[in-house]
Amino acid sequence: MTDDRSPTPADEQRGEPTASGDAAPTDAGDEGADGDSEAAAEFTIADFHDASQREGRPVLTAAAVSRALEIPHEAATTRLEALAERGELQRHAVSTDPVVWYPTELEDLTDRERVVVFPKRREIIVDRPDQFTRAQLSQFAHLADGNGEQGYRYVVRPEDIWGTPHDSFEDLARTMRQALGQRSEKLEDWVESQWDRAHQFRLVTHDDGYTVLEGQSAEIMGNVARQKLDEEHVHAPISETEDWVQEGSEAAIKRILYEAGYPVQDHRELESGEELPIDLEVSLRDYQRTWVDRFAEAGEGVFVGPPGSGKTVAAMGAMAHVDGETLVLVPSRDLAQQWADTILEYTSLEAHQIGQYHGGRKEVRPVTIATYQIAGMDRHRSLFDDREWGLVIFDECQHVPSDVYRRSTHLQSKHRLGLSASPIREDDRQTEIFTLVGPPIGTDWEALFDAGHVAEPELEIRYVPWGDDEQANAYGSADGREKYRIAARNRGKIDEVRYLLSAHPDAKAIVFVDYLEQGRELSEALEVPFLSGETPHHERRRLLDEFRRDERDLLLISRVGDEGIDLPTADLAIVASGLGGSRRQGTQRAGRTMRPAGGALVYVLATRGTREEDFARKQLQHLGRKGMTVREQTVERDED
Ligand SMILES: Nc1ncnc2c1ncn2[C@@H]1O[C@H](COP(=O)(O)OP(=O)(O)OP(=O)(O)O)[C@@H](O)[C@H]1O
Repeated sequence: MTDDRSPTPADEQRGEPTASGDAAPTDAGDEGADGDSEAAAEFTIADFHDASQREGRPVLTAAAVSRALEIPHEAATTRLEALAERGELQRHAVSTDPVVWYPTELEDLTDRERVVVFPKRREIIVDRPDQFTRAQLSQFAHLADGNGEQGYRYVVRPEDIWGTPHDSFEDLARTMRQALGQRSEKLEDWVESQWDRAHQFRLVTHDDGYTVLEGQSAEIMGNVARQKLDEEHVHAPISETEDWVQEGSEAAIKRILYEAGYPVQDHRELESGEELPIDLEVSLRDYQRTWVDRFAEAGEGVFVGPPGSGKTVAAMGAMAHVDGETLVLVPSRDLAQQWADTILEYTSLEAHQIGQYHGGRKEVRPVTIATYQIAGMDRHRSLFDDREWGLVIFDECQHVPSDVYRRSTHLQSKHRLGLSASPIREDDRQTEIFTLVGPPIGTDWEALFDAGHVAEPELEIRYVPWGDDEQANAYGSADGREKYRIAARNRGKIDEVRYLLSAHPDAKAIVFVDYLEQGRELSEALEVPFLSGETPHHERRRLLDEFRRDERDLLLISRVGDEGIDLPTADLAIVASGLGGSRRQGTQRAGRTMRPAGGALVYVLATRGTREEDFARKQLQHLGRKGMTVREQTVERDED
């Protein structure tokens, strides 16, 4: 990575970039065929690299450069010659063939990634980042857009800095320089200010056992903590920089200071609960090991990764680290059973040590799996205190209901682990998750796809015409929510589902619907059972088991199927409705197909010319930002 470049016009439009690595394309425009010498002088090795990147080869002819950079052939030749004169290019002439050109610096032949930093907007655009760069970037920035022609767009938010795994700002700065290939002073200054904010306060355990809130200085203590907190949270001050914390108000303190922009470092000695030796009987993947190490260091955190990436298995690693009695909270009964099975399969624990606590069973054992629903009920609150839990796991923690949140704030003295496939919420749950459970511990999704642990699905939005005029007219005269309902239940989608299923005759498919009526219509048309909230438990289980055992290749499922049910290795998902849903729902649904089997396809159906189109785009944009490819296709009425 060598050359200094001046900003291109595109850069100027975007802001004030600083560039590292090789140059971005210059405006190799279409001036006259004779290509003046000034233009030739401005032509740099970076332009040659661009051409070779576009052509997909390192060795180019003048014709190829002319094609790739859209300049006349003669101009290409002049420029190549000028570069060769400057010693940056070598030429090789083979008697009858055209001259070929290649860079003098052979290292430059390797695939280059370009990193452009926009410090003011705290954005980083990376062209073709490799896994290492992505892993480095994900430690202090998040991928905001992985789809555009502009390359990968990363944004650095305060929360990204607050949650970095580094021990010191110097370590973080080193990671940044490695990722960016240079030092961006402006960005580093801002990051340092955020780093400082996140290290102003910490909770520690006093020798006498109680919790103390420590501020970095008397000023910050006086100006922030003592302004925001009152006697409900802290007793009298111990010193200018220390307050004695009221037992049980740790979560509230963390939340208040987080909202004030000062996340609290939690350095208390956590309880490990009643001892329970747990050995892992599976070897963790590298990234799972990193998750567990980071959890072990902090005693808290949220594993964030796409469905199927191995969060549950990694959680067994966290259990083995704590070696204490564990309470697992899950969103549904099906998931409780799945957890029990996974624990048996992957750890040394035996069936009699594992209990389930929900509508069906009430067992409190050394490892107890309870549903959020029960955990939120007053009459079951003893669940939290019945045993000396050393670790509390919140599965699908973006769903911790508010009553469970309130009830479990006093669990702050235990180790806490959250699991989540989609931490982003339309509302502000991030703060709650961060303060109740802990900071996110994650891996760049694309790195997981690349490593082959999770298969990347292909996503396609299909714009489907109305099945009949009656519905189209009804849509025209309806308003508000009714419009969504009518568009969602467009009967044209039945034909489209049929068409897609017939186009993938060997695929195991799941069709999602949001409206029971539509589910029933599809069920009748496709002659498959419809799995909804009304389906009895044993029947649900039977259908899912048959699907799992390959005795059934099609499932039609309502919103109930989005979460809490493990639908393994579907290779085709069709979302027939449900676009009013959140990004989280989009992630979940696409996620159902992201099992290690590979080759998954997701189709989202939206009625043409209706608001569903926008919803589909918005919902899937989120997945696009995660680095997946989203295609769009307009369906003609006579397509099938
Ligand atoms: N270290 C490992 N070794 C072998 N198999 C693993 C490992 N980690 C995960 N798996 C397998 O990968 C699959 C997905 O793992 P897991 O259920 O932990 O993912 P998850 O992220 O919790 O998924 P979901 O979000 O859908 O609950 C499982 O079949 C599991 O057995």
